[in-house]
Parts: sequence; structure tokens; C-alpha cells
Amino acid sequence: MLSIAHLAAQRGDRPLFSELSLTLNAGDCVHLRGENGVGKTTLLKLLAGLTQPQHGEIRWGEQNIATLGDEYYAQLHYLGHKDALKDLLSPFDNLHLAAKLAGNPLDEAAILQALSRVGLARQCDLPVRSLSQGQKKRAALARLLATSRPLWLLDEPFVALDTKAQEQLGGWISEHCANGGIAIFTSHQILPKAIPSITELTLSVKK
Ligand SMILES: Nc1ncnc2c1ncn2[C@@H]1O[C@H](COP(=O)(O)OP(=O)(O)OP(=O)(O)O)[C@@H](O)[C@H]1O
Repeated sequence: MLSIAHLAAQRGDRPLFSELSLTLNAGDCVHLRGENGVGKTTLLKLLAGLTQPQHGEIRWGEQNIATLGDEYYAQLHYLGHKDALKDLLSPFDNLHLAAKLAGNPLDEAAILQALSRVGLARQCDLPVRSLSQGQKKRAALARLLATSRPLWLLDEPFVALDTKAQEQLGGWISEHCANGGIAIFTSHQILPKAIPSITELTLSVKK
């Protein structure tokens, strides 16, 4: 269970949101919405433990995520705007390295299977810098499939994907939640049909 209580954030001098409270249980899927600059990425980064809230707290189960530390990071996949890929490495080596650094080393078969599911079987050994934007996004998404983690925090995951890949990703999110995972994602796009029944959380500009 992920719970947020009385959360407030500001960037620079600008308050973004305050008194944000929410509880998410196994199977919940949240579409985080709002205008550009309202604070969606900021909220996802807070939930990923990458930045600290101005006020309030975030709990995983019964414990504050700040006290859980690595134990919490091992529960989540955070996919940011930047795909966190090393340009000179291949999708295969990126996935191998990311899994190793995260403490969940993967064998060759598991890496190839994940890359094949995201449609990169033929590109798995090419340097990432030579891939298209959509292929880079697919390489980043392979992390979700390669290692099972209950919490997915996805910032604009559909951007750069073609229609078929958007539907596939919608299916993976749906499957993840049906299996008891929690997903929170931002998107300004029309959502694929495969997305499960979702909760909409709309942030609004603070006056
Ligand atoms: N590193 C930073 N330093 C100062 N202000 C920042 C920083 N990063 C973001 N901001 C500001 O914080 C506000 C919220 O940014 P954020 O990226 O969370 O918005 P968003 O809702 O995700 O927007 P978008 O829909 O455009 O992706 C914006 O006004 C932005 O200018």
C-alpha cells in the first residue's frame, strides 16, 4: 500500500501543491493529470524518493519511504522523461547494467525475452544512440518487464510510441495492476483502450 498524507511541494519560490492525501492499494491504477508545469513530474519524483517533500509524508505499507531507503527503491520502477539509457551501450547492455546496479542481476535469456517483448530483438546489440526515439522508449520500458516490482511510476510513458506499442504498454499496465501491482502514470495523450479502470488525479495550478 502506498499512502500520501498532507503532501506539499514547491519548486524554487513557487508552491505547487499542498494538502495532497491519497491511499493506493494493490491493483490501483492512477492517471495523473494537469496542465504543463502544475507539478506532475515533481509528484512522481517525490513518490520515487528522488526528492523530499516540503511537508507531509509518503508511506509504503506502514513505513515512511525516507526511512525505508533501499528497501523501498527495490519495490519500484521509476521511468522518467529521460529514459536513463547509456547512449553508447546497447539495449542489452543497458538492461544488464541497470538490473545489476539495482541488485537484481538478470541472465541472458531474461534480458532477451524482455527486449523481444518490447520489439527490440533485432536491435538488442545496437548502440542506443543509433535507435529511434520510440525504440529508445521501448528499451527503457523493457526494465518494467524484466524485473517484477509492485510499484510503477511512469512519467509520460506513451510519448514517442507508435499506436501498437501504446496499446501494448496499456496491456502491460493493465496486467501489472490485475496482478496486484500499483501504477501511477502521467499522460497528455488519449489513453490506449487496454488501460484498466483508472483513478484520475488532477493537479491544479495553485493560486
Ligand atoms: N529543477 C527545478 N528547479 C526549479 N523549478 C523547477 C525545477 N524543475 C521543475 N521546476 C518547476 O516546477 C514546476 C512543476 O514542474 P513539473 O515538471 O513537476 O510539471 P509537470 O506537471 O510535470 O509539467 P509537464 O506537463 O510540462 O511535464 C514548473 O513550474 C517548473 O518550472
